[in-house]
Amino acid sequence: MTAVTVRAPAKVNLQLAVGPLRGDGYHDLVNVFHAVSLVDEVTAAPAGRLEVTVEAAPSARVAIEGVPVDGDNLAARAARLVAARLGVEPQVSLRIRKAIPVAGGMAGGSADAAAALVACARLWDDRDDPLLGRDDLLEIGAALGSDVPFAVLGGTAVGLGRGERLTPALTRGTFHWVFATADGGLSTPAVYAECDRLREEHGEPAAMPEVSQALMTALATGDVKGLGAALTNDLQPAALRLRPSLDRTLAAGRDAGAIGALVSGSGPTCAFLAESEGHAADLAAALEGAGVARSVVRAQGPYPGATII
Ligand SMILES: C[C@](O)(CO)[C@H](O)COP(=O)(O)OP(=O)(O)OC[C@H]1O[C@@H](n2ccc(N)nc2=O)[C@H](O)[C@@H]1O
Ligand SMILES: Nc1ncnc2c1ncn2[C@@H]1O[C@H](COP(=O)(O)OP(=O)(O)OP(=O)(O)O)[C@@H](O)[C@H]1O
Repeated sequence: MTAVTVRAPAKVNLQLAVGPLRGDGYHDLVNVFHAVSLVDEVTAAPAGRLEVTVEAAPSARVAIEGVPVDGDNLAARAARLVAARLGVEPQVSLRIRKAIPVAGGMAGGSADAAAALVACARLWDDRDDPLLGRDDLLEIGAALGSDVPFAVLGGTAVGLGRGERLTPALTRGTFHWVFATADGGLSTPAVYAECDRLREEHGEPAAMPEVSQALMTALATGDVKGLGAALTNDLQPAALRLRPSLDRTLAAGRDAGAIGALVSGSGPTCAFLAESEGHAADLAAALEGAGVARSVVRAQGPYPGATII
């Protein structure tokens, strides 16, 4: 095997309901993940040692500064875990082409980790019945980060626990999205901590979250308006507190007729749901014109998880 290239998707959280802080520092969640056609690519090739290179995909305006190019990169950590499970040396060159914003709330690092899991598993074991199956990769992914298993699975799925216990959700048709990226990222732990602080400040203790049935029905029936009305993100107030300018971005999308508007995960990327492909083009043009984003990107969901190309 000379080289394996894998594509893995960004996500938007359709419902992100944050429960109480657990003893291990994580929050129990109801996390409805939705993969979209904004993808990173990881190419794994044999090398004398573990090497990482990171570049922005030609079509994307991704700021890649701050992405580690050493063993700390999530893709490199994924490669080491796969190597350990297969009993081989992690001697691989990982070339990462990023189109997913960095620290943007769209799980870009998790996508790269998922892509590296799939790529290295194939590079080092290309038998028809490989030692590591999809369930093994989901399990290894959970050790790397709460969002990684979903980037392996893709589609639309309900995540419980810290988001790693996944059940695929029934969906119908394609949904059209517009994403407004921001200058500078937000730290995921900082946004969760701010969410806890705001709840304490307002005397609102966290309840155990429940899956939104309105959301599940809208997904199963392909009801765009129902989906727009059911979108929720408990981290949004915290992201807005840390990045007040996002209020203007969300308002610009709503004013331009978005069916739904919310912060994606821990932010600062904002996600807008459109009624159709044409509506998404209009919405993207309006957001570009409003000057409220670093870049404006269109994508469709659901999209497959990490896939060899
Ligand atoms: C915000 C989301 O992207 C929504 O999908 C995820 O919950 C975050 O997933 P992730 O980036 O893979 O996060 P991890 O690497 O697992 O955790 C980073 C940090 O986020 C916080 N964290 C994460 C997941 C979770 N259920 N509760 C948390 O409080 C913790 O402070 C943790 O130390
Ligand atoms: N392959 C990678 N791509 C991007 N960031 C990485 C990668 N590996 C490690 N990191 C580190 O992880 C941090 C968060 O990156 P990432 O792009 O995954 O954030 P995010 O999209 O907000 O994550 P999430 O939505 O899962 O909370 C980066 O600032 C960087 O330091």
